Amino acid sequence: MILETVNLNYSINEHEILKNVNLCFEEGKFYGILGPNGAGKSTFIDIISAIKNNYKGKVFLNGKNIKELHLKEVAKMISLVPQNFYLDFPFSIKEILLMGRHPHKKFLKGYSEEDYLMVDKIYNKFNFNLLNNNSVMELSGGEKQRVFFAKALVQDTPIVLLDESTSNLDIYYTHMLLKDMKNLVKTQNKTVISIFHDINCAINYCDELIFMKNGQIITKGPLSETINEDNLFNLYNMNFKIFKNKNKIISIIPEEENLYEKI
Ligand SMILES: Nc1ncnc2c1ncn2[C@@H]1O[C@H](COP(=O)(O)OP(=O)(O)OP(=O)(O)O)[C@@H](O)[C@H]1O
Repeated sequence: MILETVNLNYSINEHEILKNVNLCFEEGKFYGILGPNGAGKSTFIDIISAIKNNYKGKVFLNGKNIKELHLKEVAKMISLVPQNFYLDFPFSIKEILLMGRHPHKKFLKGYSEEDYLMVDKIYNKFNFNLLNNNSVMELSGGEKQRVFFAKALVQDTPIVLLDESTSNLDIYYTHMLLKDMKNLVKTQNKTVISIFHDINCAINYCDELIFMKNGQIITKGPLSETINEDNLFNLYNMNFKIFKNKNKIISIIPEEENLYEKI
């Protein structure tokens, strides 16, 4: 088990945002977190990536309490593609990618040849030469998102966290990047934990799903155990139709009557 949370609780003032979250993540699996707005999904991702540390409970990374690890150690293990990017300096794409190598840099030493090679490899793979290279600040939302995806790949960590990281991407890049992630999970035994709002995207790529609502885990497991009408209703408070082909779930759509009722 590469990552584990034990009795994770997180509150802001009186508001309980995460309640007793106990989860285990294994190597070589792609996990999807689904849940309504405000369920606590991003808060959970922020805690396991050591961005937030004022929580109750424990997070273990390879068996070590994350609070006892140096941030650089955590960054060698976990990369995060965030939901939003705040840039107040006109970094070039290559400069952003090179930041991904920072956790691997030796103390008081510059970047190594290997670091620059890694940056070039990913830069070329993503065809970033076709974009405006003056400043990442000038790129479109989706182009920026691709740069931060690429930075996570340059960071080359065993765990990759995606916080709705395809929200700005067109359908081509969404599938290309998620396919890439799935490939890393299968060939390099990486662990990907991704928040999804698009349930059909989640069922395409995930080995296991986690349903989160009101800061609690409703269910966790492979698609065969998590995807059913009752669990989906419980999660989103609406009816869904699940389409299967030879027992494999191929598509999930909301039931229309229920949508009209909601309006
Ligand atoms: N700084 C804050 N102060 C007060 N409440 C906060 C703060 N940050 C987050 N929250 C609340 O915590 C809850 C969980 O937020 P979080 O961003 O984790 O949800 P989410 O499941 O990722 O939602 P979404 O799908 O909308 O991105 C929300 O009700 C949010 O309003």
